[in-house]
Amino acid sequence: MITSATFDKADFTPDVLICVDQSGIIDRVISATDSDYQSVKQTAKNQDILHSVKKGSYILPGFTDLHIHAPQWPQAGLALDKPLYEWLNTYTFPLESKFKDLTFAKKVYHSLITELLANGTTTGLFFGTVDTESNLVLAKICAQLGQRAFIGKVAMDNPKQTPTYYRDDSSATAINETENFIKAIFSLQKETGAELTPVVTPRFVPSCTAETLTGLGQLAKKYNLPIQSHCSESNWEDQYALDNFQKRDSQVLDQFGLLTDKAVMAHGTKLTDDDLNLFNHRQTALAHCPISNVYFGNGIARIKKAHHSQVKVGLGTDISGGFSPSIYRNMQQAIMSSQMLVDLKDQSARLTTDNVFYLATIGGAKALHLNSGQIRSGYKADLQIVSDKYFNISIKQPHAIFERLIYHTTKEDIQQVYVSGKLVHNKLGENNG
Ligand SMILES: O=c1[nH]c(=O)c2nc[nH]c2[nH]1
Repeated sequence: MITSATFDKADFTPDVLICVDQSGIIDRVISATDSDYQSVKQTAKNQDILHSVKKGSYILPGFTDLHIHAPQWPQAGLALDKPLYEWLNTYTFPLESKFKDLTFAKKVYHSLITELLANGTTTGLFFGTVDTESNLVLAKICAQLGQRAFIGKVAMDNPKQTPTYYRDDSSATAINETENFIKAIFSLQKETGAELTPVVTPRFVPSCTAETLTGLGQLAKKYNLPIQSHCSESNWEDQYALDNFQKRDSQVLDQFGLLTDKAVMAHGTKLTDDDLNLFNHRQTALAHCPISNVYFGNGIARIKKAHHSQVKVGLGTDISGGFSPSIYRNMQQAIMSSQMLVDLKDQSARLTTDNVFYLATIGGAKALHLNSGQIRSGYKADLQIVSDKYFNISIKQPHAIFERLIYHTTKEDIQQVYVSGKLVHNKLGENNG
């Protein structure tokens, strides 16, 4: 198995038993040198509860995707040659407005969640749409398919920055509908036992009025909930805050109580050292979306710098500013983009495979205050079993295997995925589950 130990180091352990209890928590990780390895293995075999992994396959923690716009899944990979403002208004808002049709919503969300699980994503932090009912459809599908989900009703009511056909019709509506959604998710949680959490979700500063930002900050405090939004994603967004509030984007969010230790802000390509210090003081996390940033970011987020400024950082696909639902694909891009910063003369910016694996597992879990992302006793049994497709021809030294998995794993190589010990994706058939 491979699990991240620190930002700089992944641990590789051959021949382990991962014992999962009835509630889906890892009870023990027993290595081959432990005295009861053989007896525990034999007992599990006798009880027919031993799941074995074939030679050339490895157990990794499931990934956390810290930034997904669920309703944008049907346009993943489309119109990415347009700038953000035009992409939002011409393509994205019209698509998101279609989710009032709940039959359409069901079809899209079923496809998306199946795809995320198949790609090894065990926890997702989702933006829904403005429409509460369609967000509940998303929550029910996550419950049904076993995806751990943090979901937000998107609040956007600024008539100057949002179209009439797709906005909350007033600040009161944005706030009341957010509260209704929070209560509905609490009920659904109780009813199904699913791991669902409502998230306070101002789309971004430009799309919300000051009244709405104030009300949402208060709601997050009242219910002690996570918050998600975008911060300093692009030149345009960064400048909007300066022009309209005479403050940095991060300071505007902070002024409304939206930078908390439970907040996750996407992108941050334009964050200054002072912004990063503010994130650190508030213990706000950053969702790094490296593929999306290539298209809309007007720059590369300084992830090494953020980490060394003690800002919590995880990875996001940003469907559909990013085209790929795979966190593997985003780990690869995070490394490649950081290398461009190195080439632009910041020698300390380079991210390694160990670094991005940390972001995808421990980083994401810390951002959401979850005891997940590691294969250790006391952590949720979020696991993916991955086969090394070049095992027969390649170097078998542990770190080489690890790097190969990070660079070459696609959905086809992910055999099984478990969320809290429950099998949620299985390519191996009934008898091997
Ligand atoms: O990449 C992005 N995708 C979005 O949907 C969005 N909305 C505001 N800002 C955004 N950025």
